Formats: sequence, C-alpha cells, structure tokens
Amino acid sequence: MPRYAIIDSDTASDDTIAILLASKFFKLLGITIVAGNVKFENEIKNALFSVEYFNLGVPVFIGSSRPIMGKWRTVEEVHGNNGIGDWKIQEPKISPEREHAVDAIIRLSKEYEGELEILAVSPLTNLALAYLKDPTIVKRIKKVWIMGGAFSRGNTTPIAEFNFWVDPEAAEIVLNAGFDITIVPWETTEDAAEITDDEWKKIESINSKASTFFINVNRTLREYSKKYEGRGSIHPDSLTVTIAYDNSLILQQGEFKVDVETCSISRGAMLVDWYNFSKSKNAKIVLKADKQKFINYLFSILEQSA
Ligand SMILES: O=c1[nH]cnc2c1ncn2[C@@H]1O[C@H](CO)[C@@H](O)[C@H]1O
Repeated sequence: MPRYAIIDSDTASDDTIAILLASKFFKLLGITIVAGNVKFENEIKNALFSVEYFNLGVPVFIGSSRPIMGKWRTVEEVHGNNGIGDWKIQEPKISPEREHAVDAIIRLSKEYEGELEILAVSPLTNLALAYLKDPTIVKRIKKVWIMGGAFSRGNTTPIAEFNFWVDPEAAEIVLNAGFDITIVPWETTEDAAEITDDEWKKIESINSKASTFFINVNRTLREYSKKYEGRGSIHPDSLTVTIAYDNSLILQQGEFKVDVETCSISRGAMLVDWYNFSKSKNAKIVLKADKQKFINYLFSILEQSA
C-alpha cells in the first residue's frame, strides 16, 4: 500500500534532501513552497532544481511568499546566498504549477481523503491558510508531521526554533485545528540528525550523483554549524521525513497540550504542558530518535541514486 504525502518546504539545503527522501518513502503528490529560509525565488528554484536533478516528476506549487504577520528574516548565513551552499546550478527547465499551494492542499485532501499525510518541514503558513480557507481539511488529512519548535534551546532566538519563529501565528492555528500531529522539535534533531566530520567524509566518498548533491547543497550549513555551534551539520527536515516513514525511529515520545508564544521577546517559543495542567492534548512530541537508523536510511538512499 503506497502512502501519499505532500512536502511543505522552504527549500534550502536540508530541505532538498528531505524532498529526495520523501520521494523514496512516499508517493509524493506535491511540493508546496512557503516563505522561510531564503529569498522566495531561490526556494522555488531550489525545489525545481531538486525535482529535475533526481528526475522526480513531482509538481511544485507556489504558496505564501510571507508569513501571516509578514515579519521575519531569512537565514542565508545558514544555507548560502542561493540556499544551496552557493552551488552554481543551471536554471531549471521545468516550471511550477499554476495552481496555488493552498488550493493544491485542499484539492489533494479531497482526492486522497483519509490517506494524505503532510510533511511540514517549514513554517506552517500554507497549512494554516489552507485550514482557514477550508476547515474541513482536518477530517480528510490523515496525519501532519511537523519539524518545528524548541522548548529549551532555540536556534533562532534563545528560546525559539526557526520554523515556529517565522510564523508563530500559523503554528498556533495549525496546533489548535484538530489535526493528528506529531512534532519533531529542534532539540531531538540536534541529538539524532547531526552529520559528523566522519560521516561527511563517508558521504563524500560514496561519490554518487546523490552524494555529490548532498555535499554541495549542505556546504554552507556545515561551515555554519562548525563555526557557530562547534559541531557537524544538523539535518532536521531529513530526520522528520524519515521518522514519518518509519515510526520505529521514535525512541521516546509524549502527548501534550502544545502551544506557541506569539508575543514580543518570546515570539516563536514552543510551550509544552508537561504536567497536563490544561487537561487536554493536541500533539505528540518526539523526544528521542534513533540516529543510527536515520543514518542507515540516508546512506542507503545516497548510495542507491548512484
Ligand atoms: O541553523 C539552522 N540549522 C538547521 N536548520 C535551520 C537552521 N536555521 C534554519 N533552519 C531551517 O529551520 C528548520 C530548523 O530550525 C529547518 O526546517 C531548516 O530548514
């Protein structure tokens, strides 16, 4: 039985690998682009380039070019000026679809009623807007996997993770809509999705079409992680897609009432009701994931696509 998915992406570095993994693990019905990591035109170009490079034949739908409140900053310092490690690529020959991402999400939720899974590795603007346009998507979408949120160590502010920080209003809308949600927060990815120097060298030595792609798109991410965080690169989107595919990667998880802060200095922080004061729950959080299994999947796909 195939599993059907849409990947919602602010396509830069690790997002492109998440797209590749998603195309291997799922019947991928679309890539929906949303504002986040880098300039919007570059995100669209990077998604089209990934589809073309790996010959995926997956449609790319353009979504929201800004978060709901319109306030955010892109992070070219993390991903490179073009979002893919300043790799000089050719202009993609394929084009995005005419249909808006929000409409594509609503339409596909009808065509694949009860079967569609959303791999949200980006700010949640598109999904929030789709829900506001048609709240009945909640009962048709089987599952929403979210890479986002930090509850202790933010990567964008001291307490906020990037995807939640870019569009906390969208995160708030999605978290409270009634979807079946599993969140892979930043802290879990720091532990289970780091590519060390050793692993980086091994990927280089695979020397396949896919490993060459991996090294090029993640070059700036690696330099950034080394310089500012003193470690290997973190690949949160790839881990989230792999967890969505194989739930046995989840070593520890809990179900909680989860919220997001939308005010001033703590904007984007994820609030977890650890002790269930609210007597309600709206999302599962993956607290620990199996790094070895993740690495095995990643390596086998980078080797396959020789
Ligand atoms: O410093 C960073 N390292 C890894 N991913 C980052 C970083 N900054 C932004 N993102 C982007 O935001 C999510 C993780 O917070 C990921 O979806 C990634 O695309």
